[in-house]
Amino acid sequence: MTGADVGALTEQLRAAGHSPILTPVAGYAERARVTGAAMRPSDVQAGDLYVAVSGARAHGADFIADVMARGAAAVLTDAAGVPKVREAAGYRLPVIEVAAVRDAAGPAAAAVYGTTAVSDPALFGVTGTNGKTTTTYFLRGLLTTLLAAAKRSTGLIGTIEIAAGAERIASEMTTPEAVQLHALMHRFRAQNVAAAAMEVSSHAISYQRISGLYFDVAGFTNLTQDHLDLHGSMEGYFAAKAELFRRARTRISVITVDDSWGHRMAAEATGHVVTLATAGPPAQAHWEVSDVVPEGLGSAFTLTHRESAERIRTSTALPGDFNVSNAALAAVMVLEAASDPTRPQEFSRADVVAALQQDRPFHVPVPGRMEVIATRPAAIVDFAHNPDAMIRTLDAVRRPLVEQGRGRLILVIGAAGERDVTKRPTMGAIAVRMADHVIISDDDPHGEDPAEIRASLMAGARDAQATGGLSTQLQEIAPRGDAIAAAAALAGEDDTVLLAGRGHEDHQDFAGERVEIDDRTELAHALRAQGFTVLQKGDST
Ligand SMILES: CC(=O)N[C@H]1[C@@H](OP(=O)(O)OP(=O)(O)OC[C@H]2O[C@@H](n3ccc(=O)[nH]c3=O)[C@H](O)[C@@H]2O)O[C@H](CO)[C@@H](O)[C@@H]1O[C@H](C)C(=O)N[C@@H](C)C(=O)N[C@H](CCC(=O)O)C(=O)O
Ligand SMILES: Nc1ncnc2c1ncn2[C@@H]1O[C@H](COP(=O)(O)OP(=O)(O)OP(=O)(O)O)[C@@H](O)[C@H]1O
Repeated sequence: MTGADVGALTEQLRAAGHSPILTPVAGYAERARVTGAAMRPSDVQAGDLYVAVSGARAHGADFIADVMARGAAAVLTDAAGVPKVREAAGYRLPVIEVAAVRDAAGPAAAAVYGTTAVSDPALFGVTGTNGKTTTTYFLRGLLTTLLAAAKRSTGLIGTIEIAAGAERIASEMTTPEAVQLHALMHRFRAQNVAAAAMEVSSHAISYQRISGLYFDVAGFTNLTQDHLDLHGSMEGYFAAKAELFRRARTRISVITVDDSWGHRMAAEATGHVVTLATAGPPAQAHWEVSDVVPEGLGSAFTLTHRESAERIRTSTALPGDFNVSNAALAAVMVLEAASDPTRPQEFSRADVVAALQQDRPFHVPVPGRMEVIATRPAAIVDFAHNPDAMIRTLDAVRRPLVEQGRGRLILVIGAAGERDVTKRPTMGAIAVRMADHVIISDDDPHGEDPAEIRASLMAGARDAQATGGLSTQLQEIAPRGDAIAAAAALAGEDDTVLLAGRGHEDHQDFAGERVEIDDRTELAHALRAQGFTVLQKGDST
């Protein structure tokens, strides 16, 4: 049963330090009951608290007529929103006014949906520039194995999908708004979900989407250039991520310390902090990865606990050393959760060790992440869309070519519009430095001119070619389907084709116009047209 009286909700916000003003002040307003909460007008259902924020595009209170028609029971908004509500609704609708609506939205939704400080389900959050989606899929793989015996389910919240056990819910953001997150926690409980893995984007932290949520364990993957349009600088980006690793929000922080940002994150995190070294310069970490050897397309590796010298051997089916890092992070997060005596989980530490060693929990497919479409030529679809991910992905796919001493790397790459423009020339430069044949094409231009985005990538690529004296073949081909067909036509059996940047996505957005295209089906089709054999879904894992 969800819900709260508006008066009680107001008191809870007061107790949380928000100085709310409830109008009208007397009579039915306090007794009015809200049974849900929504921030997007189209999500409002009868009885909901409508949370009206002031944003870059609009004020949520501009949509009050629609919200009333949908049966909203009360509104949470700021001083700018109150007159808009009054104009449309007079005094018929109770309004709670606060100074910072986004800050208050989480606690308000928590009260409505019954979220408590000891999270139910147990919550595993992952942040970092790259690896969030993959790590949450690995976490779900492991948690699902561990909870099967107790007949409990797992939850997942992230870029590709939201899942409550077997139920799938479409995902529109990496991390949804607070009202939806608290509603999801409630839904998870109703669906017998005992533990959930969740991606936490830096946007979510900056926009207070995780307010009112408490994490059993939060994991940090890495920090490299992206999203500078929002954060302004790497310092600002770091500061946003660091908010997750505070005692008040997270019980256990597991920080990958493969670079200096990781070390700094570990030093600044408060509460119980556990470090993990997976690569890079030797680090004195609590957990370390060693003995990485190829296993199928992926890798087997050993996790060693420095203090106890406990060694756990496990593996991942996904190619690339960075997927060893992602798998190790998922493993340590669950091992540490199982070792916390103050917060019992439904599985023991011994269960986790056994699952890691015997049940191959990191052999789950992750849609569009190093997804192998064919083996001769090797054809891979990946989501790398920033400089560091490109370097690591290109490094991983070119290694077998170097070892064989033959074959070329053919890359198709673009960049999304209305996102960090500074990374584009860098991405173009990386492409020509690391691939043999580069085709620059479109990603999601959103509202930008796609030709200008391609020009920015081409400029970086040409500069790098000129300064590096590189012989890389460089082409600009749009639309993306033509670029993919050209890449397949160029490929010989010993070559590797990598489509980077779009992963699982099934359509492009050109100024609001939706163009259906899925790199995986497009590449399979283009390869077949050239007479090559492609894998059936699931063959690669
Ligand atoms: C920069 C950013 O994250 N902005 C988000 C933020 O916008 P905002 O505060 O400026 O609000 P706004 O868009 O003006 O809307 C204000 C209110 O009016 C309503 N509105 C607004 C416009 C409209 O036409 N109709 C309408 O009803 C909105 O529902 C909202 O209630 O709040 C809005 C409401 O939830 C989000 O839609 C919006 O996401 C934008 C569109 C977005 O693209 N965000 C991306 C970048 C994002 O968050 N990405 C990260 C992942 C990043 C990554 O790792 O790659 C994510 O977690 O998804
Ligand atoms: N640990 C890692 N370090 C660097 N690059 C990685 C790592 N893990 C994955 N990548 C690269 O980044 C891409 C995106 O991976 P993934 O979707 O797991 O990350 P993400 O953080 O969820 O990204 P986004 O928030 O943009 O969806 C992968 O396709 C791969 O190229």
